[in-house]
Amino acid sequence: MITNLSSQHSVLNEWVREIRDISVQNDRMRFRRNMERIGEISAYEISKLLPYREVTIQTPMGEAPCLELEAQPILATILRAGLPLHEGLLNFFDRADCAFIAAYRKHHRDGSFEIEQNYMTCPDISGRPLIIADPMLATGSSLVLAIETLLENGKPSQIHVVTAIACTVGIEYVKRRFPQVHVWAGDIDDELTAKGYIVPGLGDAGDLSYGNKRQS
Ligand SMILES: O=P(O)(O)OC[C@H]1O[C@H](OP(=O)(O)OP(=O)(O)O)[C@H](O)[C@@H]1O
Ligand SMILES: O=c1cc[nH]c(=O)[nH]1
Ligand SMILES: [Mg+2]
Repeated sequence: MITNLSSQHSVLNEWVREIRDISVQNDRMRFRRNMERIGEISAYEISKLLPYREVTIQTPMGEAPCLELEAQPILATILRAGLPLHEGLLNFFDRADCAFIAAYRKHHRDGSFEIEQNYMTCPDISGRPLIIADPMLATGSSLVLAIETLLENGKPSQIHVVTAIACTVGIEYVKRRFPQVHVWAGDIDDELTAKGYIVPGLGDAGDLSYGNKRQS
């Protein structure tokens, strides 16, 4: 399942426009906050698909029938660009447990790159919804490797991937490897450069959130 959150008219379109806009991107705090807001809206949409149980709670005036989540989700994030999106998801799923993965593109002299994954911390995800945040789904290599590693920690009840901008090629790659994954995208673009950047995309989400890095 793929949901393009921009296909409906909502205030989310404003935030997607701003994170893409070169004349707004120099405001790093706004960039991160817009990512966070996309995470918040995604959390709300995903929450409609999670299972709930009926409970009765005591108010000061009596008893009220309420719903509570059957299981708290696991929120997993790919560092570093995923952090603001993760924060947004955590604002809404405030009792979730979290997993972190460090991955980056290791560039070779010929211009090619491979994904280097060198850190992971994850709770037991058996029977719980797994929600993975990464703002850019380009080739899909980082995400596929991340999901493979996360699944070593148990079988989740559902898998959701939250991205700000996804590329059709990357979505197809993820769907081929993990057909059960539900991809939520702030917007979807069709083009990918030879260096693996999404066009029109927004540039480098990690650098826009946290500053340029030395090339590895
Ligand atoms: O789909 P892919 O082709 O794998 O590309 C997407 C990955 O690239 C970006 O991370 P990057 O490697 O730039 O690291 P960063 O978060 O430190 O900027 C992005 O946050 C994804 O993790
Ligand atoms: O377009 C892209 C592709 C990968 N990572 C980014 O930050 N942007
Ligand atoms: Mg980056």
